Amino acid sequence: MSKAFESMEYVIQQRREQPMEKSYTCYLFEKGMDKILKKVGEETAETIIAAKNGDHENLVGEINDLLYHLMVMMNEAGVTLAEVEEEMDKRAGKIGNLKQFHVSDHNT
Ligand SMILES: N=c1c2ncn([C@@H]3O[C@H](COP(=O)(O)OP(=O)(O)OP(=O)(O)O)[C@@H](O)[C@H]3O)c2ncn1[C@@H]1O[C@H](COP(=O)(O)O)[C@@H](O)[C@H]1O
Repeated sequence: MSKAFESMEYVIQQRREQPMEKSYTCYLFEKGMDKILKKVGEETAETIIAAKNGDHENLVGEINDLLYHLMVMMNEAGVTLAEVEEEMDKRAGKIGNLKQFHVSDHNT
């Protein structure tokens, strides 16, 4: 995983272990999983809209917001980047993953 993801994982874990005043991550942990998931949903919708609107700079910002909230959710759920990377490595070993393609699926 890239260093940026690893440092974010580290900072998020630090916030869990050593709560800090004015930390947005601590605020999310205090509110709990429902609030975290609500933010993941909101940031997902904002990312979709930014992609649809073709605003590249805004899209990069929204993707950052989404990845951050996703990583807070992973921490709350006990999922590590190492586990995600292991799964990615397994998939990277496969080729030709496209399942049977039907003409009727073309627009779905
Ligand atoms: N990457 C982020 C990051 N991306 C987005 N955000 C925050 O996510 C929030 C999302 O914005 P919104 O306007 O949707 O939310 P809001 O209305 O302010 O909040 P809600 O009341 O809806 O929860 C903003 O407050 C952003 O500041 C982030 N907050 C923190 N980080 C990282 O986490 C680290 C630790 O941050 P703290 O925990 O605040 O010290 C930082 O150094 C960053 O690396």
